[in-house]
Amino acid sequence: MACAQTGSGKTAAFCFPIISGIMKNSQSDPRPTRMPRMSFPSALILSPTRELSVQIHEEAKKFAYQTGVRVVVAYGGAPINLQLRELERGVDILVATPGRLVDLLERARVSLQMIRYLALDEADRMLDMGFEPQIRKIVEQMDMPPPGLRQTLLFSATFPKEIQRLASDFLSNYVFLAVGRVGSSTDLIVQRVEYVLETDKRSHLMDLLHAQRENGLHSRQALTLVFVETKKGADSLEHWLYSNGFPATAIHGDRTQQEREYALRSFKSGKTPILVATDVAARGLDIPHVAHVVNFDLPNDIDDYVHRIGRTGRAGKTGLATAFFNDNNASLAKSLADLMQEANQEVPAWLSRFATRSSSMKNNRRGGGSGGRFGGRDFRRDNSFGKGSVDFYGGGYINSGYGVVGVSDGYGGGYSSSVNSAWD
Ligand SMILES: Nc1ncnc2c1ncn2[C@@H]1O[C@H](COP(=O)(O)OP(=O)(O)OP(=O)(O)O)[C@@H](O)[C@H]1O
Repeated sequence: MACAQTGSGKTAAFCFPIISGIMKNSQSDPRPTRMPRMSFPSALILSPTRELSVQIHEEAKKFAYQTGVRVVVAYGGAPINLQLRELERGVDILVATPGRLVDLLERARVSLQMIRYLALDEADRMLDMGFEPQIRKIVEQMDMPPPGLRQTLLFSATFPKEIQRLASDFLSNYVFLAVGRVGSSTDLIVQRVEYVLETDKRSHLMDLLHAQRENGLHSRQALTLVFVETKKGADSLEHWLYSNGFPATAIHGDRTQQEREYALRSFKSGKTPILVATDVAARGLDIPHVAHVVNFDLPNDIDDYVHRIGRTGRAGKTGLATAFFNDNNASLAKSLADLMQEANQEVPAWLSRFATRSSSMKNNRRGGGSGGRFGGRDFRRDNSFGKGSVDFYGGGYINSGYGVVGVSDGYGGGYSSSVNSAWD
């Protein structure tokens, strides 16, 4: 189970060992030949959104270049026939969203009996999105080898305790590895919080965009991602921006997959340098040149905030995140102020006052809020879980130094300072 900050390169961290493992064992794992139309991948990578699956597929293909390891993607909202054809041509690593994979399993077009590696990317989000029944079906009720015979990897920038408990069903004797504090944001992102009344949000956004334009920060080299709470809100803000001279596009779950992919392409290319999005775009998406993330509507959960702002400040680059805060977000004040302080950001005095006022109320953060700071550790360290038996540590964990994992300052500064013990 591995936790590292957004944009730090988790995709490569789980892809390379999988590709390497498959290359080493390619001779020793002959595929059953009786069922020619059924595919037998050796590795399965599950991710919560279609766009993220597409991105992981593209990355994994690059990493597997000229290795002979074949990577195929399967996700909902796209024609299944094309995906079936790709699968029939052979697959070593299958990247999939849970719903489409269940479909393929039920059609008996994919068998999991040869799986040696199972990676769950953004595992907590998949469970949040209600994929737990599908994931349990895939992992526990089909023909996948049990933990011990397969290697299971869970990756995210946040790991609420509840998810750790559930995930432990899929893992045996596991290593919990954290780079930096679990759930923290990178200090490469400058975070700003502004008090903006609901009725003033649009004009405030307009001011920001005008200022950006005047500073030359409105181009294909400086994209702006604006998060809103609802799909309707996304449509409406997109139209409003467009009619006010700011080329924008939108992505949310009510758009067809074709529209979603078109919007993403148009944004990435800078044709529409503003993307209005719901949380469907909050996780994992690696879009170069996102210079500014605006939380037009703040999420209810601080983990979601961490992932959203993490669309900027990636791979050692810096970024800016602006949040519009008002009384409706009071329940987030404490965790937001704590998170900002943790990332060495300036916390406005008014936000600290909000935080003090709301700290006596129940914190909204999953994982017990004020209990473990940022839910920030391996839950097996928590004596309140089970008997707190020492056996929970039997599998070993990497608890300091990171000499073992060789975390290096690969981005020319910026990361080494955040490499701490997971238990601090
Ligand atoms: N060692 C490296 N050197 C330079 N760039 C890297 C390295 N590893 C990864 N990257 C780049 O960093 C970017 C972020 O990587 P990736 O998308 O895997 O982040 P992540 O940790 O999965 O983030 P998130 O939590 O948002 O999903 C990608 O563009 C990737 O190509």
